[in-house]
Amino acid sequence: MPLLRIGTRRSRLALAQSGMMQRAIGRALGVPEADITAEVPLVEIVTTGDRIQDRRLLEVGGKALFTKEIEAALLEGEIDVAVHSMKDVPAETPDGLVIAATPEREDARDAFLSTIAASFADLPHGARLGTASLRRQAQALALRPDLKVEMLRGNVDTRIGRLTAGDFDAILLAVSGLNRLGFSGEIVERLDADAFLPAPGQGALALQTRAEDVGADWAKALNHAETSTCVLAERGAMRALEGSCRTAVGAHAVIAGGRLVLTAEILAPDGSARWRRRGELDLAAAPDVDAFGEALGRDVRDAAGDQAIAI
Ligand SMILES: NCc1[nH]cc(CCC(=O)O)c1CC(=O)O
Repeated sequence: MPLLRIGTRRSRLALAQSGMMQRAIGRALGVPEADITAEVPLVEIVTTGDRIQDRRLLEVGGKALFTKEIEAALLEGEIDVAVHSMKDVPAETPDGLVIAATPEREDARDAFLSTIAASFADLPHGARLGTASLRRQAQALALRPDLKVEMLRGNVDTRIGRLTAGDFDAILLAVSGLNRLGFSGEIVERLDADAFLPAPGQGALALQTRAEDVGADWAKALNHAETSTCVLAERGAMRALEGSCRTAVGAHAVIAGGRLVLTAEILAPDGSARWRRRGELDLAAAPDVDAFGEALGRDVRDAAGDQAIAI
């Protein structure tokens, strides 16, 4: 019987991420390197989101399509920990499950990849930009309304393949995913996190367990306090902002000098309007970071009013 079974999606990115965590958890449990694959095995799980290729169905189903089956396997006891991209974990997780650890975040920024331009600003008038993200679409159009944004779905390899094949002049992807897959060399520009405010949790991983495992030593060893605090604030904002899947939402926090700075925004999908708030929180007094994030998210939502939600 293995010590701990790790559930993962089967995409190359998911396997790269869960492989990293498999080694880290194995070490934290004191398992010799040679025994890690036996003692801390990966269990591959196909999610509905992986099966459905139709974007419209994904929008109806929402984000849980990528996590539902994995969460069920945790609750059933078929696996003991799930490795998710934090960005893909819905605001509300099922009763009985917790995010036991948030490892140190990779680069949270978006990456610009192009076969024709040396930077996003250098794209020629009317260039074709591929992305599946409403947030990236809106942020790109806010700066460059002339661009033709087209839907680009599929895993990271597929998307880079479509750029190389000439289907697009440029595409946007997360820097973190490209780094983890060994594709850093494909990145033409790391986009400014202010203009391209990242998605809540982007670049971070979530180690999800059953609630009773929340204090496990391995989980404490893998948790990164600053990342965990930032992500808590971002996801608090996300909870308040998730009015509709037709809205573009960004939320990003950083910690400097003992203060957390959280920026959250909602955009019209065509980039023509943008509502943004920034708030600061002194961490010395052990504040409720989640509530702070939610309050900032509510401020953004109130500023946008019916306009953003109705789109
Ligand atoms: N929904 C796709 C997705 N979910 C997580 C990542 C990787 C980025 C991350 O670790 O946050 C990606 C790909 C992308 O946005 O380019």
